[in-house]
Amino acid sequence: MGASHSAEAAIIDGKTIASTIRAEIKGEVDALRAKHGKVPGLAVVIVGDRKDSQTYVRMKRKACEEAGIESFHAELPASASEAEVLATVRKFNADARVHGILVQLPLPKGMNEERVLAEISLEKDVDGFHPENIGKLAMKGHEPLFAPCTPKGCVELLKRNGTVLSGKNAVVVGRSNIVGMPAAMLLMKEDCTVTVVHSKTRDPKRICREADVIVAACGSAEMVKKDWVKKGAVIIDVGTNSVDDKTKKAGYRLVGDVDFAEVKKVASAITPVPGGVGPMTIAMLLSNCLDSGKRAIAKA
Ligand SMILES: Nc1nc(=O)c2c([nH]1)NC[C@@H]1CN(c3ccc(C(=O)N[C@@H](CCC(=O)O)C(=O)O)cc3)C=[N+]21
Repeated sequence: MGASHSAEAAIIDGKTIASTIRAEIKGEVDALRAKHGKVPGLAVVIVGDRKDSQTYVRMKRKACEEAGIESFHAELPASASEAEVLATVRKFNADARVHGILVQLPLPKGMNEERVLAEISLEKDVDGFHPENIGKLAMKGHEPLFAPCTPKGCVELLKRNGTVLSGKNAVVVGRSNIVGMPAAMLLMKEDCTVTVVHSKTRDPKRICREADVIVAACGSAEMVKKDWVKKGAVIIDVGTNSVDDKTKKAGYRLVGDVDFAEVKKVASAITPVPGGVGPMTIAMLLSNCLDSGKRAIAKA
């Protein structure tokens, strides 16, 4: 801890933090089972055979299993019609054992994602993508039933890292419905001064250099460079970009939206990819399922 020369950033270990959270969730699931003889259930709908989607879905199922959350699964071929997907969602809406429904995105081309997601009943929208949940996220005095998992995971990482958020300048890079925009809303709820930079922003580097906290969610490999980052800033990297790498067994490796090797020389703390936000997304999904299960089981 020599204060005289600058150390490299602390690595925020999302994998370990996520596994702590999953153990906490398992404890609560066990308590529900003991008290009510019921556990939360998550239904995952996957359409088509994208390899990355199958990997994520496999990880979600395994995480559910370990936490004692019952998992349901519907796999439809890429040729399935939108009507079939809607019917699958309705079936899970009506199933009392299911407390959360996740339709894995992206859906095959030609399918209307908005329409499919809008079919998920509000009480089971554990992804937090329903317009009413997003709307409440944006409003003072309102709490959504569910906050979207990835942004919630980012804030949880910051909190468990001990980063004080109130009054800090937070810059979110990217404005997607599922990460950038809701991340900005959540950070505002934590009393950050939030700026969102996006593809049309003039001089994003200048704006990022003012940030105490950067959430990088632009989907562009290693876009956030060392000279975008103020000394001592805390960096949350949401990116999962695969880049070809013949030296790897899989033929590719994952890199974030941040130039990790360089940025860690100036930041005070940074999340790695993999092992940062990704595992937290899954932990927050389980957390949302648990909350949903608790609400429904207490009512029953
Ligand atoms: N309805 C819906 N909800 C989602 O939450 C959703 C989705 N669709 N579509 C795709 C994205 C992506 N996503 C990830 C989840 C976990 C990791 C994760 O755990 N990644 C590991 C590495 C995994 C690997 O090695 O491939 C890590 O970062 O350490 C990454 C990405 C959820 N998504």
